[in-house]
Amino acid sequence: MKVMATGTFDILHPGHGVYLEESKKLGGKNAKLYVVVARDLTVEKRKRVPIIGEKQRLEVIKMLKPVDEAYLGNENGNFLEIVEKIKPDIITVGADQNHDINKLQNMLNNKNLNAKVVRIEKYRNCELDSSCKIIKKIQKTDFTDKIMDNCD
Ligand SMILES: Cc1cc2nc3c(=O)[nH]c(=O)nc-3n(C[C@H](O)[C@H](O)[C@H](O)COP(=O)(O)O)c2cc1C
Ligand SMILES: Nc1ncnc2c1ncn2[C@@H]1O[C@H](COP(=O)(O)OP(=O)(O)OP(=O)(O)O)[C@@H](O)[C@H]1O
Repeated sequence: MKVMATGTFDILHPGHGVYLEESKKLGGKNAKLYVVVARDLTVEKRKRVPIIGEKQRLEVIKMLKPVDEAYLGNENGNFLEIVEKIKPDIITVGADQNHDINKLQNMLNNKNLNAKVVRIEKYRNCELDSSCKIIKKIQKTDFTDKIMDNCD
């Protein structure tokens, strides 16, 4: 079964791994996991400026164990084009992802796309369980008396 997962994946943390692993599990024994990485423009419109650019975010996602294939999405706001290309059986939406799953399911049905939209409920709680928390921690850190000699 083909499972499609989506997200920004800006600064990676264990929550991203949990989401990708849980997504793949839904596809059963012969599951293939396809990941759509959000474009810089989309991220800027929907939440904030990404720290890591889209090409580098894609490169890292492709290296992760559960991931079989990964693509950058479209920049034009048409989220269904990439679904038409991948033709997934399942599309997963993460625990804290801001997508209305009923609305998304209706849009897919109206286009005769057969993917089933499933919310991944599992959320990994830890000190730095979102990219925003990592960014905020860096912003707050006083590096003045820290040895930074080996950081170029
Ligand atoms: C079915 C589906 C298709 C998507 N297709 C694209 C796309 O083509 N291009 C893109 O930039 N983002 C796409 N996204 C959105 C992003 O992957 C991401 O969800 C959005 O930028 C919000 O960021 P976040 O999920 O990391 O919070 C898609 C999301 C879904 C659920
Ligand atoms: N701690 C977490 N546990 C489980 N899933 C998570 C966790 N954090 C993010 N995800 C999921 O991973 C996918 C990609 O998330 P995203 O790149 O938006 O990460 P984020 O850390 O939430 O980013 P930001 O802090 O910038 O909003 C989404 O489906 C999201 O729901």
